[in-house]
Amino acid sequence: MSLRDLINKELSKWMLAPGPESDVVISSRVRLARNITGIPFPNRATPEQAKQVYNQVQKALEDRTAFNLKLVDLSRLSEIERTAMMEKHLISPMHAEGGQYKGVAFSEDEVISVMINEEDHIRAQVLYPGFQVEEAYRVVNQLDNFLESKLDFAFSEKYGYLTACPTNVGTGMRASVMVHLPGLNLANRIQQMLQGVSKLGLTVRGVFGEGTEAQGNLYQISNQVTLGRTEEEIIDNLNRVTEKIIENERYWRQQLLKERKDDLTDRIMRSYGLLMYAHKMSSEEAVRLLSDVRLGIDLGIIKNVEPNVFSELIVLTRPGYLQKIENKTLKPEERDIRRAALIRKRLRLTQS
Ligand SMILES: Nc1ncnc2c1ncn2[C@@H]1O[C@H](COP(=O)(O)OP(=O)(O)OP(=O)(O)O)[C@@H](O)[C@H]1O
Repeated sequence: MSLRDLINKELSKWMLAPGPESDVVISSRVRLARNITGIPFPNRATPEQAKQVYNQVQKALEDRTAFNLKLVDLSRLSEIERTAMMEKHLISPMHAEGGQYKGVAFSEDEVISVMINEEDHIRAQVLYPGFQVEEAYRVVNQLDNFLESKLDFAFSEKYGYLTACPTNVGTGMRASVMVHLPGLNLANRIQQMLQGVSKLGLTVRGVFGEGTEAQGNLYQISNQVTLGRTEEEIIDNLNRVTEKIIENERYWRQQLLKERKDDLTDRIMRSYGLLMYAHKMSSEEAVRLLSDVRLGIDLGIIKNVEPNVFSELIVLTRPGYLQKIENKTLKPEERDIRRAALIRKRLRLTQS
């Protein structure tokens, strides 16, 4: 299979499409946490109760008039397949651990995914490329209405939707943007910005969500509070803060270009050179260098590479994905060699 075909087959279709403001915002996500009345939350449910949840959601999804979602039972997938699903953000790291009566249903373009028996009975998410939080919310809201017409969700007049973790009670909604902030980092402004963001009721997380580190200057920014605010207020706040972040990031990129153009160009071209010629590469190094190349593309310093290589390669070169492509378990050193080879090939593909 050619590399182009492999990319088209393996990556979510939404990832391959360009999105608004994508020089800073890589993707937008809105997810809802829902539980079925009368059945304990997953951490307290017996296997029989977990099965009931699975079966009820499976039955609801059989009606394909509104949403055509394909359900996969995670216990039928290998560890490599589950990890690869996590690496493209279709399921969370916790769900990727697998287990009985855990599933995920997703749309063909993988914009929509519904996790069954994760932290809550249902975690429904919509992912879009670029800055499109409102669009993601509109779709997840339609999905919620559809699910609610089939299932009886635990809801309190006083608190709103009831969830396994109190931090999600109320709307059960987390809206987030994944932002690429190399300019703020290079200008040593990142800490200041992150502190400002937390004061505005938002949380900053790493690329793979809760408890994960920021890599490659990528940060996930989401709402902290779900109680006492409407969905629209939460989205509005996230949108306003994200607009400010975009403005700041662009400002610092231009400042760097004005004040430290030679140093910046040297750094970007060295990273590009390593990616083009290295024989072995860890995923941590790859993400760091790819972030530099993406900045180089956005600033017009690198001209013949498509911006999309960044988001494509950070997924394809993760340990799970590399092993999925090769269809076998690889030792860390073997992975480093395959990773470097895949990156070289992808970057040359874009030049021709
Ligand atoms: N804007 C985004 N773009 C791409 N992926 C995202 C985005 N926001 C979150 N994700 C992915 O979704 C997964 C879950 O993220 P996270 O743990 O932050 O949220 P959650 O599980 O919905 O929330 P909670 O902590 O309340 O359980 C992670 O793999 C994360 O990378």
